[in-house]
Amino acid sequence: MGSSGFSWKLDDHPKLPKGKTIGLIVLDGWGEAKPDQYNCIHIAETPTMDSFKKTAPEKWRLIRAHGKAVGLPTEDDMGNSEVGHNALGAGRIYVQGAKLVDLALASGKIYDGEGFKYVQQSFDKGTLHLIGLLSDGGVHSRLDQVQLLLKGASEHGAKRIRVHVLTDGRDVLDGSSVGFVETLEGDLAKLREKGVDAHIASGGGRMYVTMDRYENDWEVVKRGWDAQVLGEAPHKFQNALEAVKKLRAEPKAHDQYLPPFVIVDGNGKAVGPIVDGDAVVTFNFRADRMVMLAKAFEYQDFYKFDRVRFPKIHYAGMLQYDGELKLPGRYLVSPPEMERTSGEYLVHNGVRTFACSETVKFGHVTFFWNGNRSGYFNSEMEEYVEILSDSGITFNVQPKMKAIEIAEKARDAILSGKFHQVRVNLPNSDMVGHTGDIEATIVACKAADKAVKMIIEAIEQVGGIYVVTADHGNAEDMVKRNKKGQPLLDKAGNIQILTSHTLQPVPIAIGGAGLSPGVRFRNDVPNGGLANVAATVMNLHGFVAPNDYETTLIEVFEN
Ligand SMILES: O=C(O)[C@H](O)COP(=O)(O)O
Ligand SMILES: [Mn+2]
Ligand SMILES: [Mn+2]
Repeated sequence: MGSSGFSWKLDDHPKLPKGKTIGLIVLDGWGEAKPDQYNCIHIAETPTMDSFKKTAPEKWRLIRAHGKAVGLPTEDDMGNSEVGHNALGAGRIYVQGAKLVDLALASGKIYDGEGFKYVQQSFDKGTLHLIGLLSDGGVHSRLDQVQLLLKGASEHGAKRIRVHVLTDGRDVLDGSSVGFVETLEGDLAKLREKGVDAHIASGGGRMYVTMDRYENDWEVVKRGWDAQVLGEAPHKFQNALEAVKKLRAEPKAHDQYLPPFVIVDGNGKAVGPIVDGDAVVTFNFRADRMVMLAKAFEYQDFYKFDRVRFPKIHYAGMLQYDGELKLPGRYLVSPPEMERTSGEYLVHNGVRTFACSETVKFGHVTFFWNGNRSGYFNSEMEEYVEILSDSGITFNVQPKMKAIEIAEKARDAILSGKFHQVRVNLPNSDMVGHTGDIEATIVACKAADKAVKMIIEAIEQVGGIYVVTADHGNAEDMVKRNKKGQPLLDKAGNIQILTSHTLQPVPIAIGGAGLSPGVRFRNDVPNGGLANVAATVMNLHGFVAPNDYETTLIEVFEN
């Protein structure tokens, strides 16, 4: 112990050895649900994942991956990658962005903070622009928070407000964008009655406009920039509701992929481009799909696309999206401060780590895993490898994605003998599940299972240990259900496809030639969740987890 009483040194586990190679596999969007025709994991051939439960049931269990178990406001909140990987890596349950924003809005403290005061400086002469995902999905943003912010901002001096909406259909049902825009229009009309000049200024589908992540495709951000900042888009409408309805009427249109549009006045002039002296707030609380836009707004030197104009604005994020890069510099609510994550402890205790995924999930097993922190803790002890994702496609077109490439990298890292922990995220069941394409999602689940097999075979070859789990559900249920669990039909009698995550628990399996005999899941942690995994993995590396970590899921049974 140092003089402060704190030490990075972890105690030795009394029974478990050090030095084993652990393959830590996170299947993205792989939950456990009743077997039926909408459960793609059940329908797909997944012999490896099936074998865990069948052959070693004492080393397989379910853990909670939604709601309060991952720091979300209520038990009705589905899990997501950010909170899931945070919990997996940090080993504790942090109150997450969604809840922190709720609290700041409810207490009114949001308006006393430096971030709001900064944007408020523009209210006298400039326009307040709000940009973000318009839905009640609760993964990246929430409509009720936007409504409160609109009201609060106008009460705190905003006289001219423009909202730039991104339609969802990914965390919520496809087609729901129309209702959300209607609700927002109603709120803006009420503000106008009070003398606030408030309108929707632009829009587009989240996956095609603005909300790219991990720099997979800057064109997505550019399309948003052109509409939001420059007031230019291929589609022009005088009214946002009409825009969304018309664009949705196109063949194969989906909320998440709607093309960009701007709202124009009677003379065809955009009603709300962003200009010098304006204020901008990006109202998503989640980081991954807002940090690229934050860079475009903040970086003086910026070469990812031609911004044409770089307006001098007062910009704040709902939260700070990257604590290391300090992006954005101003924010309305402070993000959860995650510290002493398992990754940081393990490098201090000599555990060499390799982490890998493809671009669309790369930050999940690095940035989110490490408590929303970019980069290495110790570059001599860690290696993070990103495999480039395909860009410009929806992943139902390529449901196998880069699963095999990820597994090959993991296999090579395991066989190299250089690492004690080889951690991957396999994105297929989630990324393809979000497209709502059932056939493709079945192919995706099969591909992920094959990748698991490859990694496990390498682990067996080196006498290591595997831990296979998931961050939340998705592909195990592809239909919206009523309270009784029956599929819901739309007006035309078709089933309502569920593109979002679920409230389902996820499996965790442990095994491998290196697993000490007698290791099994305890039965006194019935409510175990993702946050219990870190202590479990630390044990398997031969250490006892810090006292304030959620308890381990395993015990060593001796006859
Ligand atoms: O950003 C997304 O793709 C979805 O809103 C949530 O999916 P994820 O939490 O699995 O990334
Ligand atoms: Mn995920
Ligand atoms: Mn997802």
